[in-house]
Amino acid sequence: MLEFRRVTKAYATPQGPLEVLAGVDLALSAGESLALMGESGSGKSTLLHLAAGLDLPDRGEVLLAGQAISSLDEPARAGRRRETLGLVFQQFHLVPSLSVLDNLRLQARLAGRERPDWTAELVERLGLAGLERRYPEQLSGGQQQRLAIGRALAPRPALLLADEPTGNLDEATAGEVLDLLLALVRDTGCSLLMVTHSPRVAAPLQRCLKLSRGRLAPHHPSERDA
Ligand SMILES: Nc1ncnc2c1ncn2[C@@H]1O[C@H](COP(=O)(O)OP(=O)(O)OP(=O)(O)O)[C@@H](O)[C@H]1O
Repeated sequence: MLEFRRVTKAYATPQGPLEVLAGVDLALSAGESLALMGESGSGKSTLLHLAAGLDLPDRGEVLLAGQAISSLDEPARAGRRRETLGLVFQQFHLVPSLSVLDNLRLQARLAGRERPDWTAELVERLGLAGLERRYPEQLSGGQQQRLAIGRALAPRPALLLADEPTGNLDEATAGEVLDLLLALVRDTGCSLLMVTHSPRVAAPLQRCLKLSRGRLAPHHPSERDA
């Protein structure tokens, strides 16, 4: 579903190039869930942006659903993103001028893959029934993130990329939102790559890798990570 082959990435800084990924290999299969941990600044968001084709590697290849997105131009990468990916970030990135229902439909419409029965099921499962005509600012933080998750999953993407999706929520709400996200991922059969600092968030996922000094290694999430 997602593959990194010897991916390197460095940023130019006033002190010279900062190497963030130093030949990263990664393979995520269809339906697999993977947590990506690592110290602040270790390059987790960089890796996620490369996976989404939002940024390009300096060397190596990123393959999404078997296709090397890193060798496509931006319009082609954007098309591939729409067809294959859902994205959820710590900030919800909802469209303030659109209603709850229109936010929920947005990605599916852009991808030409709106399914009214699935949209209706999402409204119920996200706990947004009765709130469809509200605007994002009229929702709680947990409701906004549930909406962002629903928007990402409405087109039934093959892969969900999530960057600290519960990082902005209090502990109880974070737990509920995470349970919902995992249940929807399981039921839709999509693959999941989730960046998190939290061992509790990483624990229910099938696999965990830690990024350190530009490389990935298998990791067992534990309270020592917190
Ligand atoms: N556009 C950029 N230009 C220069 N340096 C950058 C740029 N983006 C990120 N960096 C640096 O690259 C390193 C990795 O950043 P990244 O955001 O990927 O880390 P992270 O593991 O996601 O961090 P956090 O957990 O704090 O969000 C950091 O040292 C950061 O300062």
